[in-house]
Amino acid sequence: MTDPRPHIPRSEGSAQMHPLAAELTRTLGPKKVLSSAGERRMYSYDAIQMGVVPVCVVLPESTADVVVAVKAARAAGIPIVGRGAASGLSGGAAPTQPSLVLSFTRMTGLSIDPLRREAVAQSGVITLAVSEAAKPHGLVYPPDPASFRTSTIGGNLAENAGGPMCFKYGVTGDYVKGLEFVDAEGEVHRLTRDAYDLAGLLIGSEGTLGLITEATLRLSTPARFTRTLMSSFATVGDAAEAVSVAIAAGAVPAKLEFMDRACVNAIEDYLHIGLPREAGAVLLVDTDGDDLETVEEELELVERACQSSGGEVRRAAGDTEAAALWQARRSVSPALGRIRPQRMNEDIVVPRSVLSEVVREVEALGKASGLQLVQFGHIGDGNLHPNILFDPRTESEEAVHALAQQIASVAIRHGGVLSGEHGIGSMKLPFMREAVDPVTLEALWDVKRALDPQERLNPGKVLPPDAQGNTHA
Ligand SMILES: O=C(O)CC[C@@H](O)C(=O)O
Ligand SMILES: [Zn+2]
Repeated sequence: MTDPRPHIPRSEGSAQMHPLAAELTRTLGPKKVLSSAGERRMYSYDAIQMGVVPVCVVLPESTADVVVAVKAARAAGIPIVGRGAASGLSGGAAPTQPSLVLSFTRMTGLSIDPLRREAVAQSGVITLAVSEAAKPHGLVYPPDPASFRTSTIGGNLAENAGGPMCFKYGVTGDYVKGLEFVDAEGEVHRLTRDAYDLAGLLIGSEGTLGLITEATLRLSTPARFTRTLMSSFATVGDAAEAVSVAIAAGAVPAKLEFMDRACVNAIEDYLHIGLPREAGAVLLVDTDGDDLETVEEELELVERACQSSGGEVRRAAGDTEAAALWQARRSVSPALGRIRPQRMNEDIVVPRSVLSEVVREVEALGKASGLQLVQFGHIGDGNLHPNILFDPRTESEEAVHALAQQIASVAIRHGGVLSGEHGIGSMKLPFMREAVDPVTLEALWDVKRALDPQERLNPGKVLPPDAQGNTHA
């Protein structure tokens, strides 16, 4: 089998200053433009994928700076790639062509309006900073991607990031009341969620339809009480079964996370906090609410569901233990990074009715491949992150991509989709033709053409080229 990944040429980029960099240095000033080869190389990858070194990097400090940069790139015929903290996991921020990269990390304006219960955040605001700013007003911003200490609101909107809270509280897009974006022509738009909900279209569009510069985010009141449990199971299927039983019985946990044995052991090797190494899989659950009795009743409901699937349940003794368990869950990515030099991760979403079949099938595929496979994810939402860990010096990348393809096919066959929160980027492009029917794909290309006819915004992402390898620009 040939390697199905899109070919991204490895290029160090020219050492000379590109004319676009020279022009933007003149118009925006040298402090906002990075043009040396070393600096540019730092902006050629995201957390998982190497891309092409950009011709120039701009660090805009305002929407007006974005407009200047977009208009200059447009006139020069150079593609534009937006970037937040680059903690993404699908190659979304890694350019596929020599591009202008706009890194939003200096656009950190943030204000809270307690009366409207909303935050207005520029794209470069760190996700956790929104909740921290909301806290003194008794408010909270629930979306909690694992990387929330480093990821940015702009990146979260571009990927429609979720996190452990997604089952009960929803994902980023559920909290967006409006947004500002700069289109491919350099025009500024301010959108609300009515009319054709163009804001909804921009959310999760991975920088391919416009560059989001600011968002108005809905805040909510934090629950007064939270209870946490961990349950260990003999097999991944048993753990998934317990999830279905709990939800069918009416439980709506605030967090409902799944980790298989390899995942638990990776965290344990990293943090040494006493996770059950022998378990085939583990569920980590929070129930929350404003009435303690109801919160505890819901925890009991989940506990019974776990026990009915053979789970051994341990309740967190208090806030400190609960915080340690959740810190452990947040540490999955760095823990996996210590095992093998590379990983290929997936972000499939499957209907809850097939969870146990899917985790069993994925596990069997991993075993048959001889590669190291780890499963974890936001199982309450049906969103799973199978990760293939490998060493390209000793293991075949073709085998890795064959396994990734098989896992994607399992999700599709069970009525699922390729991405819950990481986006398609360039990494999942090879699976798009199987996941999306040709008529729908053509409709998606129509949308892309309408907003970006020259295909200048983050080219080579989300939509696969046609069978002849042509894009639709
Ligand atoms: O590293 C991954 O595959 C997933 C990262 C993140 O989405 C998580 O849920 O921890
Ligand atoms: Zn996740």
